[in-house]
Amino acid sequence: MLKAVILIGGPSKGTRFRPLSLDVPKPLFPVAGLPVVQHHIDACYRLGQQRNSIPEDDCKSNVSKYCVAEVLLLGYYGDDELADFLLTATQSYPSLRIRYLREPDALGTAGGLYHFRDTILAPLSNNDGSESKQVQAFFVMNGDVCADFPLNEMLDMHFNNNSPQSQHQQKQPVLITVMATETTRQQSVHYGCMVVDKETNIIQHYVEKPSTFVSNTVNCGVYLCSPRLFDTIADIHLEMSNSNGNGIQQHTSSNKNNINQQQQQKPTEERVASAMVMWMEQDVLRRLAGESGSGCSSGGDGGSRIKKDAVCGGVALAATTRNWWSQLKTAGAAIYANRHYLALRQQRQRLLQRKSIDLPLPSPVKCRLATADPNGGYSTIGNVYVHPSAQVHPTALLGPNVSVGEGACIDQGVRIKESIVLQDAVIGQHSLVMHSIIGRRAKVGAWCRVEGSAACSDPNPNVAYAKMTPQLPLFNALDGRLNPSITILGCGVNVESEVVLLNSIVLPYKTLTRSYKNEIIL
Ligand SMILES: Nc1nc2c(ncn2[C@@H]2O[C@H](COP(=O)(O)OP(=O)(O)O[C@H]3O[C@H](CO)[C@@H](O)[C@H](O)[C@@H]3O)[C@@H](O)[C@H]2O)c(=O)[nH]1
Repeated sequence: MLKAVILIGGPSKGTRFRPLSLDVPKPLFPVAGLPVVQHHIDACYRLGQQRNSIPEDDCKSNVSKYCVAEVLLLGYYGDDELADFLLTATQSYPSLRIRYLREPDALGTAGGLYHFRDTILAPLSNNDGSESKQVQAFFVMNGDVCADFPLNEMLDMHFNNNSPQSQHQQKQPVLITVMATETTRQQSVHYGCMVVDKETNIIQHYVEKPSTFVSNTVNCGVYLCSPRLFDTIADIHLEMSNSNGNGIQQHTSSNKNNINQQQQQKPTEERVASAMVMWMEQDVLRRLAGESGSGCSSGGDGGSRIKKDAVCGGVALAATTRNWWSQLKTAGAAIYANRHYLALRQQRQRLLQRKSIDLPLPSPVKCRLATADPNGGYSTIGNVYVHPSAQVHPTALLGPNVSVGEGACIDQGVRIKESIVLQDAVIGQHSLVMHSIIGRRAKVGAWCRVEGSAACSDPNPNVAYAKMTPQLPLFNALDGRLNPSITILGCGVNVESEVVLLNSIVLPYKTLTRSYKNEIIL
């Protein structure tokens, strides 16, 4: 049985995503018609369906070898902020158990995992009440990445690690398999960089966001972890506790198990007190890198707070993919992800049709792509998603790469391309919307032009396999204006008729009565 943990962070995260993250938590921002993290859940759901062709209802009870049975969202948002989403997701994927684990505070990308280790490793009960199998492995996925997740490939590498190792090296268990991709030298320094042995796929060296070039193989923020990884994290926790001088006794390998047991037996309140900020990248991966029997070298980035002198008991592998992958840090990146998720869905639908496979899909995944209606409905170009409750006038033309959210209203003669129109937004007659995101309940009057550019600081939607390119400053130093970017209308913005809005960001609830170019309207 597998589980998946999605790291969704909390309200202090997602600042570059403003103003879109002001009224909806970034992990729930809709891309190609689904909240960002639902694409992760969808990938986990499909894994079970594809690998084992298990009927949807049997997935949990069968506890098949590679079936994800539970998805845990891990973050520090208030419970209320996720309640509606959890309800909808649970209804959409009845075979998956989906829960939210709230960290007492921001514990970092590994601190929260360690804090909730018992829950993550807990077996699930079968429908008949009997305990199911143990957790064989669990995925950890950064909630702010978008991708054609290669979960099958990661499983194959993790469990069938048959790659040859050098004569001097003993085969060691795989503790973690990291999804990796190739970038340019320039891009690489914005990510976790890994030096990987091409024969064995073992990560030999790891540096998080290095100041100079290390490698163009980068960490995609998606991991497949063995339960034993928690032993390594326990070591790190202990070392950090010691170096913080909080009185926990010095760790030796002989007392490691005792300490783990003591930690497990502690009442919840005490464990909350011992919760500690730890990072998967700087603390865990960096320590594991080089654990291929050649000993742990000290590395050169100087950024880790942990010495790499302990035996980690296993190796870290890199599963390098050529699949599409990108981060969702800025609003511009949402336009890019929208394009790729729409294309991916189209590709999957075609494949299923060709193979005449009737895969049981959860309700929101069905019937998502709009097509031109020959009986006088609206026209589309390329991939377009329109929520069934949205109203689109028959004379409107949408696409390519457009998503229209629930209850949105698109009036006659409207043209929209490369854009996301959110829930209950209204686009008035004969207006043009291009490279833009129209916020929830925003209103664009008649004969308006709302246009952004496929900016150079965001992944260019026209470039395949584009990653985040180095950021341009928000403002041009010469004239103080906003550098070209997509146009964003915040929630409840009202644009009066005949206004032209170019490369601008409008904060929520503003009313625009005149035209703007390259400005942030506060
Ligand atoms: N639960 C929880 N989640 C967190 C916390 N801090 C961050 N996260 C979540 O963890 C993910 C990554 O966190 P960032 O701190 O934003 O890291 P990053 O700059 O995106 O870099 C990471 O991802 C890159 C790939 O996208 C990697 O290349 C890089 O090495 C690193 O893993 C995000 O989804 C974020 O919401 C925390 O305290 N608690």
